[in-house]
Amino acid sequence: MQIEETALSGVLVLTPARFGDHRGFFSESWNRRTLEEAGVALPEFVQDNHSTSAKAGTLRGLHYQAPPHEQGKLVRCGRGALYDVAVDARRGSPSYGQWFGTELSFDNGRQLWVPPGFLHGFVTLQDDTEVVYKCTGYYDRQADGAVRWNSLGIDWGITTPILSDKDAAAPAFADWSSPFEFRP
Ligand SMILES: Cc1cn([C@H]2C[C@H](O)[C@@H](COP(=O)(O)OP(=O)(O)O[C@H]3O[C@@H](C)C(=O)[C@@H](O)[C@H]3O)O2)c(=O)[nH]c1=O
Repeated sequence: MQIEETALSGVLVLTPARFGDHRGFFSESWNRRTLEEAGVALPEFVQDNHSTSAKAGTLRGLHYQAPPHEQGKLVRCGRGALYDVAVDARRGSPSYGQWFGTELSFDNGRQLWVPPGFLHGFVTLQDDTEVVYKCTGYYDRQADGAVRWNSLGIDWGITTPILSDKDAAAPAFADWSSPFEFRP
């Protein structure tokens, strides 16, 4: 397991080991003990999500659930490739409004840990991309929210993505009042 810190404190890139042979590869995509032995203790996960996007250039985000339904997410790619983004939305944080993005693909096996208090979104880089992620909180329709994808200067590599109606109508970051507080 390779663990990389990022410019945003708490956001991690994890790359589990892969054991390849003539059949393909085997990998433990999630192992609490391995992470704890490496000094990373993540909250308990209670829900796994799986989405597929037919077309490259499909953008989902930037999403959050307001407290007390906030979610941390451990995101990976099951097929294809995506550019995955976390935004620090904790009011009072030294990195409030800053973002980190990285490519997650079936080939690179990378995972992104997006802690609670961060917005999350991704754009698919290939057709038929599958995204699989573990969440630390249950889905709550009332707590579900979105911030406009193009209101933070994120370099998505695309200017006219395929969006849901909800994401197209989301407020800009500057017009949005974050429900998250920074607790050092
Ligand atoms: C997120 C979610 C949605 N749904 C339902 C609601 C709706 O009818 C349908 C599609 O929901 P959405 O349009 O919100 O799906 P999507 O745009 O894929 O939303 C997801 O985007 C990524 C970036 C995230 O970080 C996730 O937490 C989630 O917000 O699925 C659930 O039943 N459970 C869930 O956990």
